[in-house]
Amino acid sequence: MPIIYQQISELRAALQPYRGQRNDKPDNAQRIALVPTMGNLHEGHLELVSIAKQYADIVVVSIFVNPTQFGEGEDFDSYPRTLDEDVAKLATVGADYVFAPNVDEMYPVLPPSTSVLAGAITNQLCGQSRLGHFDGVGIVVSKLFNIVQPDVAVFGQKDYQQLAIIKQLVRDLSYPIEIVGAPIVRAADGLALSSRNQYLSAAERKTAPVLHMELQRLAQKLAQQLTCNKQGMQGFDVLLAETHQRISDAGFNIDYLEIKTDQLGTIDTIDSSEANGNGKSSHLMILVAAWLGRARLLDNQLVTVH
Ligand SMILES: Nc1ncnc2c1ncn2[C@@H]1O[C@H](COP(=O)(O)OP(=O)(O)OP(=O)(O)O)[C@@H](O)[C@H]1O
Ligand SMILES: CC(C)(CO)[C@@H](O)C(=O)[O-]
Ligand code: BAL
Repeated sequence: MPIIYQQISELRAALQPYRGQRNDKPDNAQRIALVPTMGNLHEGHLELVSIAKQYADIVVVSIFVNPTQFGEGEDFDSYPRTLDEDVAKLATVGADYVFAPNVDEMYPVLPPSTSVLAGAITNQLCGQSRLGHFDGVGIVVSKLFNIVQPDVAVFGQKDYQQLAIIKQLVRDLSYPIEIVGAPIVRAADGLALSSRNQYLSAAERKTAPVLHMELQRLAQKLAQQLTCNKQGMQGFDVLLAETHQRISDAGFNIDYLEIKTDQLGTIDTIDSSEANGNGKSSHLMILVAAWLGRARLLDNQLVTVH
């Protein structure tokens, strides 16, 4: 079973022996991976741990429902907290340590007076519909990086914008941490696994895979257009509007549905030869957030040009 720590000082003391004389890179220094989560773990999270184990000797999983990334009226209070079950699941994939602090331990003063702004990339997509969300993610992830001081940290591509922001944060603040993005783990019917899927009623759960199906359909159409039509991105708006309608007709309330570059730039800043990767691979990403009942679902799909 993984060892659980709730205190920062205890976790730091437990990890210290693995670090060795890091600067001299002796043979006995062991690599540490961090997998940050908010708990209520599912197969998607466990896959992050399995990937982390490929990159490091010691895997620390943090479980913390971070108040600073929730907006007013969001589900901070009702977010599922299932620590015992989470720890049992983590034992099956060989996680070594669980860091499960309470709010006071992480935030002696709340709200914290320091903010780690992530720039223009935060003001779009989820950042536009959840104001302040990425400020909260930025501060908590910075704190976790400082507490654990991992060599590598693994984040899921389901939260694609979050992954892009963390990569930027690490670059901008010179954290000596390798950031690994893990592919989306899906249910058999294509729905991206997410703790919030449990907010779906039985009928909504049947509808939910439509999101992934529609993104795949749109990606195929965009790829066809890029392959056949030298006009490149002309007509993308029509395809996007059609997909928007189809998703809405299925019962979703769309927060955003956008086509971006894979770096989350606007697509009018790249030309069509870049968009189809000069015949190699596409640089386009479709991103969606949509409400189905009480659940806000995220998904994304890379546009692959064959
Ligand atoms: N289906 C998935 N595939 C890959 N990574 C995932 C998946 N679901 C979550 N993750 C990743 O797990 C990490 C922790 O996410 P979190 O604990 O918020 O889980 P979640 O299921 O996304 O929850 P929520 O429903 O609140 O969004 C993040 O890096 C996230 O991208
Ligand atoms: C990275 C994270 C654990 C920070 O609270 C959270 O945003 C999440 O679960 O994706
Ligand atoms: N995985 C996303 C965390 C959040 O929705 O706050």
